[in-house]
Amino acid sequence: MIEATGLTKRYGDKTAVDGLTFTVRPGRVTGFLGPNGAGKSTTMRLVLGLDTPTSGRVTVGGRPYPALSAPLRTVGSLLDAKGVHGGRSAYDHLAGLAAGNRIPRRRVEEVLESVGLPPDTARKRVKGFSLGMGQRLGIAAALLGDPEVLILDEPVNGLDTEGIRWIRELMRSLAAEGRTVFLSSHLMSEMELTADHLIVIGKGRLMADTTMRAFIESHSGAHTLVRSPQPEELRALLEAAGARVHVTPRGGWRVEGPDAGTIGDLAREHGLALHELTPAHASLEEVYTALAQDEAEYRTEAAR
Ligand SMILES: Nc1ncnc2c1ncn2[C@@H]1O[C@H](COP(=O)(O)OP(=O)(O)OP(=O)(O)O)[C@@H](O)[C@H]1O
Repeated sequence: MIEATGLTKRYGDKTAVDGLTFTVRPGRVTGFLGPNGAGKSTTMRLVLGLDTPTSGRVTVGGRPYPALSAPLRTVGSLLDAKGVHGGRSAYDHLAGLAAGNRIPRRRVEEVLESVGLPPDTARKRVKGFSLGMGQRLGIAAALLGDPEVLILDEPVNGLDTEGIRWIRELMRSLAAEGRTVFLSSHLMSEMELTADHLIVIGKGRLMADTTMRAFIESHSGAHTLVRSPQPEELRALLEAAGARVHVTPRGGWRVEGPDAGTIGDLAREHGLALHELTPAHASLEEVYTALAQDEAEYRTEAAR
């Protein structure tokens, strides 16, 4: 569990994190969203004791990070996958971390295997690693102490489809084991597939702290995807019934207002065929973009 209370960080007159209060709970993946410069990395650094709050506090497993007796056994993190000395092998890097944290050497082999780094690769210098291999090594380091809490800043950055899928499945299985998983990403489609819960910040302040489902449903009206071989007749009918009808990029209509049942009945009453009738919600990306726009407009209004 991660608990932040009134967490604030100022750099000179710049407030990077502004009175954040939130709890990241175990057993689920919590996504951390916000535009560039919103304060996500600063928040994660504060959780990990890499920076000290100007005011407020944050605890991991009930204690501030500096008070943890065995930090790597409590919280594993991936902030910057390039933070490994390139001249060392992956194995030596992990063995050094294990020795410094009283973690048995056999755990190094276990985590290397669990992240899919084979022994011959693990003995090579990190300098020659691809981005994906470097990311796997960073995650191996995060898992080394078998921690209850994992914090990952942009773990899928630059990875290919296979690497992205691997991270998604790993995060979900770690949460299913009852761990606390907190991760940031700018890839909304990926976040939508990975996270159960969302914490959204803007300009250092909390904008939303809710389940993925509630976030999407509460900020977007439901709609229905509709296709018909008589599209213009159907459109006229729907608009006459008060629906808002938009063309989708895939062709067909996106209909807001009447639900799928009402649309189906209307089409049948007028003898129109339907080739698709799919109840749908907006994507996380659409909801998030709309929320960010509302926030920007609100701030512009407030500044007038
Ligand atoms: N050490 C620092 N000194 C001065 N300002 C800083 C420092 N670290 C962060 N900031 C500022 O604090 C704000 C928040 O930065 P932060 O990196 O936490 O945002 P972020 O949400 O992680 O952004 P991104 O998505 O681009 O990684 C930014 O305006 C940044 O310029």
